[in-house]
Amino acid sequence: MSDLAIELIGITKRFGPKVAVNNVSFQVPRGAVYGLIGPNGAGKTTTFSMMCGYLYPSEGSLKVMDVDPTVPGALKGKLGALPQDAVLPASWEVGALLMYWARLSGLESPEKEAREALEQVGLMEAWNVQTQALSHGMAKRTAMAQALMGRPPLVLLDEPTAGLDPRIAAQVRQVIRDMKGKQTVVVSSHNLQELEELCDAAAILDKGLLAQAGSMSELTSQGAEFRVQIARGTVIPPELLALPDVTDARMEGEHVLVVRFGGQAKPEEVISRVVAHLLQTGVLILGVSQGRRLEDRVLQLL
Ligand SMILES: Nc1ncnc2c1ncn2[C@@H]1O[C@H](COP(=O)(O)OP(=O)(O)OP(=O)(O)O)[C@@H](O)[C@H]1O
Repeated sequence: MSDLAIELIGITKRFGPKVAVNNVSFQVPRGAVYGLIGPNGAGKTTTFSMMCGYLYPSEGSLKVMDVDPTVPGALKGKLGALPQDAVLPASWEVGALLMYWARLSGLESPEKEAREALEQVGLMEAWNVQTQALSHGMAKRTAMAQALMGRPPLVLLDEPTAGLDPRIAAQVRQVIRDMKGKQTVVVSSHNLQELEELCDAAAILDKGLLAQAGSMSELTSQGAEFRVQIARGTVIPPELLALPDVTDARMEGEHVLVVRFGGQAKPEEVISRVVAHLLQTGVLILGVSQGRRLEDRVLQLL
């Protein structure tokens, strides 16, 4: 069994003349929560659909849980998927619909699986509710329950928190956090703060091309830069450049000092040195944060 849950090598997907995904390669380790990031039309849903076997790549090689997803039935029992804008069939009660899906997936105890998954997404009260009577958020959670039933080793969630109120979105994030290490989860979202908090690693797509893929600490430069929020006093960046391991120091606006440092240096040592220097020169500090926000990196790339 490979250490990778998903491996894309040079994947391209064309719709006629439109190239939706263009020569994309990245790997998702088993047990990781992996983010798929990109603006509207970047190719996230197309990539998801190929991982699920709903769409076939035009070129390249794709392995999902050690199998070729284009082989019918190859992913049965291995994958749960929440498609974007999943539409539930009308006139079904939620419980009956989930049990039906559980039976289709070959799960041994359909009712138990359906109840457990509905409980996981906090929607037990909807067991007897007809699908057309569900609010948008309830329908989304029903579709997510379908993806979670049977605790498949790989779960693909296309915008699982879009349109959910903050309390329910937090609950869905907790469900994802709980799967970490036990199941592999790939999640797409436009909420970059959410992905930064949840994901071990991510791929950033733009206009079908891979802009960057890597661990969250690589994407946010955790080991290469930090920011100091200045309350009062004058920072003289060239003085900081004289400190060991500091490779760059500059002000970002009036109150934020950005310091970059060499690859081998220990972040805590460089941070302590810079802070000590600032305090000695009469600068007062409000806070220090390691790395940059994922949002800043994405905006820089796109
Ligand atoms: N079936 C299709 N036929 C033609 N073009 C398509 C098809 N599906 C997707 N596309 C195009 O491929 C590109 C990528 O679309 P995709 O839905 O994968 O983007 P996305 O990153 O999921 O966007 P969003 O964040 O808006 O959901 C877009 O330009 C889209 O118009």
